[in-house]
Amino acid sequence: MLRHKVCRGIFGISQGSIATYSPTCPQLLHSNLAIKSLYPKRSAQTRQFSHTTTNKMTLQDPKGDYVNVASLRVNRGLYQFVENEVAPNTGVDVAHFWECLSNVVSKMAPRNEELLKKRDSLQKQIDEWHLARKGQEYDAAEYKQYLMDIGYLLPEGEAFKVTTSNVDPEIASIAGPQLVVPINNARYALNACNGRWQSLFDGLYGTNAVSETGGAQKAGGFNPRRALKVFEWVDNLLDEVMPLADGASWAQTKAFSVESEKLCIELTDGKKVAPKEDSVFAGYLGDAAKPTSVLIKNNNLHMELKFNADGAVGAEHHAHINDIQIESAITAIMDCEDSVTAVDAEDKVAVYKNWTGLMRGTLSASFQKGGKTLERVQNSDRVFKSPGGSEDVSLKGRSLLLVRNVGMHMYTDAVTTAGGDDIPEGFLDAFVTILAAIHDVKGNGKYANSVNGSVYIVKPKQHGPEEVAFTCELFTAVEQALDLPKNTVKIGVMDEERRTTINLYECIREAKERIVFINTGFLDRMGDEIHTSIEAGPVVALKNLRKVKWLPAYEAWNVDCGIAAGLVGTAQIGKGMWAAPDSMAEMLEQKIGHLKQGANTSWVPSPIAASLHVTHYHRVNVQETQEALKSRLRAPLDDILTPPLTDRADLNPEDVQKDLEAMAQSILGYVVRWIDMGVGCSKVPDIHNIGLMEDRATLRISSQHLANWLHHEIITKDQIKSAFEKMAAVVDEQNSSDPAYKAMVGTFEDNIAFQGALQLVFKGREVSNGYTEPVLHASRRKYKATNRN
Ligand SMILES: CC(=O)SCCNC(=O)CCNC(=O)[C@H](O)C(C)(C)COP(=O)(O)OP(=O)(O)OC[C@H]1O[C@@H](n2cnc3c(N)ncnc32)[C@H](O)[C@@H]1OP(=O)(O)O
Ligand SMILES: O=CC(=O)O
Ligand SMILES: [Mg+2]
Repeated sequence: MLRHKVCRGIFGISQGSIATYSPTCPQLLHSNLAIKSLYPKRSAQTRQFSHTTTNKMTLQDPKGDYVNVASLRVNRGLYQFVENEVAPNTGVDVAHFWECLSNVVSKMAPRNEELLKKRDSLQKQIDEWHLARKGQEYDAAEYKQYLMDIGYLLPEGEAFKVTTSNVDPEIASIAGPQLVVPINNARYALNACNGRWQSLFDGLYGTNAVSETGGAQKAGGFNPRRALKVFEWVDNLLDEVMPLADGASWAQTKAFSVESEKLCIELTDGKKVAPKEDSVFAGYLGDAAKPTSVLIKNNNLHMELKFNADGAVGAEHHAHINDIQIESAITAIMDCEDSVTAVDAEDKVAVYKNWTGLMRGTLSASFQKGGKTLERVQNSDRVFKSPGGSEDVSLKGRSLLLVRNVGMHMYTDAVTTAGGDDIPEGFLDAFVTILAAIHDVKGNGKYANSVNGSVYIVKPKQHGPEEVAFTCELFTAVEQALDLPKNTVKIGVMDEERRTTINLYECIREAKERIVFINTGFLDRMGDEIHTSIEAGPVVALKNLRKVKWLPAYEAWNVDCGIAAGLVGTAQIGKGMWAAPDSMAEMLEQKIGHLKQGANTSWVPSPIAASLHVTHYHRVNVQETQEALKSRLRAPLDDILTPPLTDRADLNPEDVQKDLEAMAQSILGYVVRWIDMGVGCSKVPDIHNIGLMEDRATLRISSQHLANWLHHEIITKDQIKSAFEKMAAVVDEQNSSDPAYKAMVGTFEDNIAFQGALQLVFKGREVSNGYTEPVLHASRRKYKATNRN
């Protein structure tokens, strides 16, 4: 095995990249361009791999084969993929496509670099301000003035409203869950697309949403007692959100029929009632006298009650409802960013392949489950009879798909300039993902994604209005190149960097013709918060991380800016991820808060979570909430600007050690799978064995947290190393049943993942904005290079 044999500098694919991380060259580290320089010109070393999976690498072309086209060098595998799988039937000539990308690179790449340099320069000035005031009381007014003076906090212009057009109803008028999925996993991506409809019974039965007390345990086959609890839960929900006339309860229902275009419900005592509101009844299937399905509707969201007295579940239900299919993931984000590992051309092709497959309706995934081979494809639409029985009611069977491109700080060698420089990866993402979406825009695909002919791109990690304007300029350039009408491409702006938050209204203005969402990506935002104020002092302990002043103010401010800019009725005001995929009871209790705060969508990690979270949108009328918030004063900026710091005396060593170990464990649990297996989003059991979703954003928080404590000498380097070694054993144990997993214990010095995890902390202060990609990408590339066989 070749593993661990290459150079000792843990990041090096080549000597060039080791130099980038040399501790003797810290100025290189604290540069957004460090990510770019991690990918040195390596035309002689670049390898092209097969595209079968991200984990299996077949060396196809040891010379690192590029096609020279326009003024670019395009990885041959990528070139062929675009030519053979993306471009056909789009009306776009391949040579023209690369020519246009080449022009955009020549014209816009220098500004991409300038914008990154500006991030570094502002950070440097903030660092200097804090250093100059070491030991002094924090002066909020002086700080704010300084941020204005250096152009970090910008003045706001006149009031305006967004004018985005051709927005699909899933975004403009249906409030509901937004699912996020790593696009490079076809099985999950298809599942997310089909997550539009889910079984509510399964969601409740299979999770902790319904307690196991009173003999209602999950284990050991179908449990009728548990089923009764599920029915009770659903009856209570329906009583609340779609009440029946005459004070009747859904718990009393016995049989359903359709009479004179209305739903007629027979109760257990023989009485007949209808829903209180006629509009609840939306359609049915089967005979009017004894439908097989009844479609009900509330707050623009549907549920299909499916009857079968002979079904295992239906036999137990008081009205023989065998299942309830609930409209769940109204939109889904296909993620090319923080939940995937895509470190080279091979990985990028895998990412683009799945998105193209979804846009063409050809994606399929075959996998083993429950001893069977299953084949998953996109679902068709659902068709019902109208209440009168004479017409069809057709409902989308799939979530509206958005695609998250990478941020501006990423560079790729999948395409380089003629001189061998890596190009901004976001440029490539925009060109390829939009080209693929033309299949949908032109109606070539098997299914319609956007019925209004829009392409939805989520842009992460932008810092302030200038960068948003830059992205919009990029989208305009792609539209022109691909002959798409102006503003076909819509933008979702992640509000996840501090400079975007505090200038959010101006960010929205820059995108006012194409914006379709703002979303509080509070995980990245927390990482950026810690990094930005690293010189100000030690950050609070873990238990207080969410109790800090800036966080609720940021959440409220985002809603306030969105409402003020006229997003209501046009775009989403979204809230962040529920990062505990197995804790559904807790999610049901807490995530309704997002709607009450004025959000019309919020992120969920799985289709099951979507099926439960959607019940919140049945309970809360978001339009009314947003209307009521229109008159509120904007949340205080001073609170948002307050750094999340604590007195070092408040950090007692025992608690610090516990936090250190908890963070070491989550970092290692995530990083080892990222580097060794190419898994970009993992469920990692925390110290209490609760599975938590970890992605690059949660990694950014933990690594920045520890980097801050190291910098302020709350913990030492040795202490960190010991904690990581101790926790490596825990992580090894947690993964011991996975045959593909390689243990870290016993290999610390040479283990790329282990060393990478440590460097995320040790270099956390220097790396621009606390991003994790430089270390992750270099480590993964090194792992791939050393484990190729
Ligand atoms: C800060 C941010 O940027 S957040 C955005 C990035 N994060 C994400 O995208 C989170 C996406 N979620 C996930 O990747 C996963 O849910 C994880 C990694 C958290 C957990 O994955 P697992 O441990 O495999 O989940 P688990 O075993 O509980 O469930 C697997 C089943 O759920 C499905 N599933 C889980 N997550 C998703 C998802 N996001 N989309 C679609 N299906 C999903 C799988 O398809 C699988 O079902 P199948 O066997 O029928 O195919
Ligand atoms: O992208 C989401 C986040 O929270 O970060
Ligand atoms: Mg993020």
